[in-house]
Amino acid sequence: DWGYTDDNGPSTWAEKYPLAAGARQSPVDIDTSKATSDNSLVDREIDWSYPSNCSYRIVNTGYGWRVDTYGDDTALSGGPLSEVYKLEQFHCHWGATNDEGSEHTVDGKSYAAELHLVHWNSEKYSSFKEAASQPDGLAVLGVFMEIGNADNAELEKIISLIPKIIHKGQDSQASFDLDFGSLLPESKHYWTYLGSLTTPPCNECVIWTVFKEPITISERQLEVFRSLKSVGEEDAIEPEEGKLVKNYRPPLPLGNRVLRECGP
Ligand SMILES: NS(=O)(=O)c1ccc(NC(=O)NCCO)cc1
Ligand SMILES: [Zn+2]
Repeated sequence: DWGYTDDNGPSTWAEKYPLAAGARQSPVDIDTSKATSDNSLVDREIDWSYPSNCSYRIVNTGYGWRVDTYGDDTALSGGPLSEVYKLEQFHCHWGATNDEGSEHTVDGKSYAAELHLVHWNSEKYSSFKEAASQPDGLAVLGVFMEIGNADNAELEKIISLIPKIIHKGQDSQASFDLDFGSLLPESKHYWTYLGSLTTPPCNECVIWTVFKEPITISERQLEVFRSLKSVGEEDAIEPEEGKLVKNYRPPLPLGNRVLRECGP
């Protein structure tokens, strides 16, 4: 199966997942000199509403942790979006060391990790699965994470559950009050472009919005991410083997896509 090691990593994905070789792939390097500011984005401020208390399921997908939300009363609209999108899940990508880990890069700079909030166009399509096969089906918010001294209190609610899902396939049900607002940066300055899922099958169905301002996470919290395993409990392997120390796809060419920028 695909993964992030030398023999099943991003450079091999196109063999089994042909979309991975497409012209609208993600992530990309955000070349700030190529970004064009767009007044139509200014007039339609990006707007989100997430419930303060909700029940969630956190799962070890084998590629990282993912929190499945039951996106009933969630909504993302405005900015590059023409319809209202619902939050389906959120997850993170990280690296083995702090000088890599984000998927998008900014003028070649990587951040230590990147949070993805995955939404689907519930106004036009009847399911996430259907939306994931449409060019305007998904809207993903990307938030860079850099190492800071303090723990990120909101992320800590998720990180405290990770010891329960160390092995692939394990999940944990929890209802906690997550303040999504604090998982997003203060500044709404963002870049937006048309791209894809950054993991197989790499469908070209995502309207990407990547915030310029990073949020912070502590080294300890990032180490907890790296303690996840990509193999199931039944795979008898050495304790140090199978650790998910990195799960990011390096950038793909922007090609002739437009990169728009909005914000102060
Ligand atoms: N990294 S990413 O581009 O945000 C992404 C989001 C959703 C998926 N796939 C997904 O949610 N599939 C539905 C069941 O897992 C893959 C990659
Ligand atoms: Zn992602």
